[in-house]
Amino acid sequence: MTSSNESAVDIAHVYRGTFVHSTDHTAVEILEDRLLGVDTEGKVYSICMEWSAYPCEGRRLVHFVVCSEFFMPGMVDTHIHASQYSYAGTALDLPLLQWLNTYTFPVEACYKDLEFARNVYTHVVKRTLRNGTTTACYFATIHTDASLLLGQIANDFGQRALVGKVCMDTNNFVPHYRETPEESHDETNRFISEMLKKKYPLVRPVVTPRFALSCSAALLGHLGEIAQNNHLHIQSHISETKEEVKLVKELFPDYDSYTDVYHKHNLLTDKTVMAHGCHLTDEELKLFREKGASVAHCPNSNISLCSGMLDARRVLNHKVKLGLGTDVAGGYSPSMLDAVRRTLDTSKALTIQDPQYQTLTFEEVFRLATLGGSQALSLDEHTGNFQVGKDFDALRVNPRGPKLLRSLGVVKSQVCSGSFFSPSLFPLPPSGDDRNIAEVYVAGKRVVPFVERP
Ligand SMILES: Nc1nc2[nH]cnc2c(=O)[nH]1
Repeated sequence: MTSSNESAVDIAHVYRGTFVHSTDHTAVEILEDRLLGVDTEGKVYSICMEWSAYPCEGRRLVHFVVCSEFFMPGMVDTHIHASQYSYAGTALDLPLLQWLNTYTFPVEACYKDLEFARNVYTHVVKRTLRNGTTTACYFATIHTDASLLLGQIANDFGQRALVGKVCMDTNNFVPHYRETPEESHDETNRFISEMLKKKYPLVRPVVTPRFALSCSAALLGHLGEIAQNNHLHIQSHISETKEEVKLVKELFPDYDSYTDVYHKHNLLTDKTVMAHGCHLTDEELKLFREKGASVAHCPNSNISLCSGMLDARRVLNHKVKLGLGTDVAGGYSPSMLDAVRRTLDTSKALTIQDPQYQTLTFEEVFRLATLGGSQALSLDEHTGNFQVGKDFDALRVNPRGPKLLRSLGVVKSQVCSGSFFSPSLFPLPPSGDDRNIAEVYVAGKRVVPFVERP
């Protein structure tokens, strides 16, 4: 039995059921038939096997829930463009840079219109929550007010989020969608101070240079300084395609590598998450490890745009923090279950190329989607698994959803038949979907099913 005795807050809920999560030592730990208490601050208070051993210690217990299904931690999307949700599915016929010029920049420019922004951002927050994304690291657009609105919507729906106002002062193809370095600097400061003033419990700003091809050295320098002065998270893209790597080399000839461009501008820290990284060299990964920066693996997008195949095993072998991202709309699915499947696909494709390749296991990918993601975003103090003291970010999974047994997928030498569900079955449905996610909790609060607001 484990419990936190530090605070004297009451126990809001005790859930009885099976809890499946990752720890630092085990990719998947299955805790069968346990009692998990959540205190009134939304934190896991205790996990134990028997009621008689439950450490109430004079605390009031408000609600007891018996669950025949199982709980897993909420999933962490380490890279998603909220502003690209409306055209997911377009990234199938063009390579990255042409796709950005054709679809992305013209549509992102529309977020000047706050009603347009409100509509899309409401849809994306609801859709990702319903699909089990309890934490999302969002790119918005260059528009400060619309980016603030995204923060407000995530807060209103109870999603944990990092929200970034995009910064870019270079755009030769769609020149009306860019800022001057001064505007970008001033608006980033305004965005951060307005976001921090709101005191949202679960939503924070993240400094967001789009990528080195869209930012002058002057702007990168400003942003590095802002992040450093405010101890903020940083997100960007890196080494997604070979063409991009080549252009960065031409634009920044005096730097050792693409990673060095960010590093020399103080943008590579232990709160940095860089999306893609398909073509990072070993030297660059060493620098990531040294600085504590992380990679967001976005396999759907990498394949859809034909950008490359990230060798996730190599990243893990370098002991670089790794999470998964949907990268909507480079990736066509906002579901983290899809990111799990695509991660397995990429790893298997690498194995087809080289039979000696050490394919990622399903259990490892489960960890990347949950605890790995929270570590990649440096939020693992608060979320990622059911460790006592962390926030209760959880999915109640109903494996008997509409797709029922077919959706169960990986079965660990157990049988599932009729109405009987063995909790020893490996639980995350590789071909399941949001219909298998019965409830979603963030920081102890049930956020799905949605409560309709007046
Ligand atoms: N996939 C993807 N890569 C980028 N690199 C710079 N901007 C983007 C973007 O919006 N999507």
